[in-house]
Amino acid sequence: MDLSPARTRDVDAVTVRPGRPLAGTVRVDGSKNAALPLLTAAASLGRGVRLSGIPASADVQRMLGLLEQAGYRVARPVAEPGAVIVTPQEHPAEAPDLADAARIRASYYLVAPLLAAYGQAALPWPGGCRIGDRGMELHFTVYEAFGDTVLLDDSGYRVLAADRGRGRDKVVLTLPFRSRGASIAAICRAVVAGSRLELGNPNLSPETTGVLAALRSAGWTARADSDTITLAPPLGIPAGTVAWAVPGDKIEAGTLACAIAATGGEGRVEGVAGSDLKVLAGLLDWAGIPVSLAPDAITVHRAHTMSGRPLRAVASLTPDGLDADFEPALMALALTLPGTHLFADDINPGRHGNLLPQLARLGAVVEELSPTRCRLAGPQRLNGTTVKATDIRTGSALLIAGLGARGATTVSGLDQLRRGHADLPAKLRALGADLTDVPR
Ligand SMILES: CC(=O)N[C@H]1[C@@H](OP(=O)(O)OP(=O)(O)OC[C@H]2O[C@@H](n3ccc(=O)[nH]c3=O)[C@H](O)[C@@H]2O)O[C@H](CO)[C@@H](O)[C@@H]1O
Ligand SMILES: C=C(OP(=O)(O)O)C(=O)O
Repeated sequence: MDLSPARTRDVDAVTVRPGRPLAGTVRVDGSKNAALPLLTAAASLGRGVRLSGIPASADVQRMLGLLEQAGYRVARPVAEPGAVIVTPQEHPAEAPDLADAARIRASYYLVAPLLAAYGQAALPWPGGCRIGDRGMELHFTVYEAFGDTVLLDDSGYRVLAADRGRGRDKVVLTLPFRSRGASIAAICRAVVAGSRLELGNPNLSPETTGVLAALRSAGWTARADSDTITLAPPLGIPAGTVAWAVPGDKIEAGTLACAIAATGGEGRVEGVAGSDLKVLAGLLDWAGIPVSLAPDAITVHRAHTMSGRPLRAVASLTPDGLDADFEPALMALALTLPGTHLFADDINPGRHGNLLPQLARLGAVVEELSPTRCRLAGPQRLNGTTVKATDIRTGSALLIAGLGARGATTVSGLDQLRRGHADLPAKLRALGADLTDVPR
């Protein structure tokens, strides 16, 4: 079953026209990047887990289909939209069809559930946003630390586990850099093995610590400090249903906050943990945009003076760093703010190569200091034209840019945007944006 809103599937492009400053209150959906690891962590547990807040974004819906192929039953209670119950199937398909795994980056999270169901995982190279040469070698180091064998070929990779995934009692491993994917891969692999894990130099983004918190509710002992994640299995299997909630999408909330600010508006974005937006809010504040954070919301207030300081948005994997996925929306916002603003994403080296040519089509002048660093002087007056969402965040940044451009900006390639957001245009409309669907 496809949970994506039927109305949006027939729409490939949206036309944005400038209008009044955005205002009002809007609620975000569950986070794609949090839902994907929570779903696969749930499958790795080997018992029924109920998850709520599953977003209708395409990548998450694809993951549900992949889990069904990979040996798990995914029940969707009709009375609770956005809820699923993931349980191991008694008789998993002999030859699972995992072709869709090539369409999403996070298909790498399926290794642990596949090892639990089959004792081996054979997957195509992952897809997702084309924002650079996105490696996997750290994941393989993780599996090898658990004693698994990893085989690679042109079309994909295989991970073979002895003893159906169980094995080492304790695995100690230090990552060379704080990869989110590899950190969560290690956590889920330990869950399948029922082993203790000591993971040095881990990723500590909310997506990772969210998986740890979820496992704690299933009886695991999980601790994280800036140097290490430690994990230990429950002494017995805790009774009762395990129920997890997917957190509200911090990137969707940050994108909407940037959109409100870019139009000089005032609005509240609800359903997101304010603590997930601390770094973004700090940057907005620095740039002269008053924001306040609540436990479950961010509010953007109207700036009374244009006395902000230049933005310096540097994507980072360090615990208090800026999540790379906020950067494109900040860049679109910076085009409306006075000062010379600097941007860097060394994590996703192809991101600027996607976004900058599209911004240039709108007349933006951005100086490329290197393929991953650029600076721009604002405010700039853009002129609407046709542009393309070549990845999720390029799509959302272009919608923001279109809100301030003269005339009509038509953003095509909405399938990319919908990989990460069920319906971002609807949320902008709820804040008063003038967006018109362009049918296929
Ligand atoms: C599904 C998901 O959550 N995707 C996010 C995840 O992607 P991604 O899976 O790329 O994130 P990681 O934190 O694991 O990787 C960070 C960087 O290291 C590279 N790398 C990673 C592992 C490896 O074995 N070898 C290697 O070279 C990646 O290609 C990437 O360039 O983090 C990115 C950076 O915060 C975000 O933009 C993505 O939205
Ligand atoms: C890069 C992203 O997604 P993925 O890693 O799934 O391609 C993103 O969410 O911006």
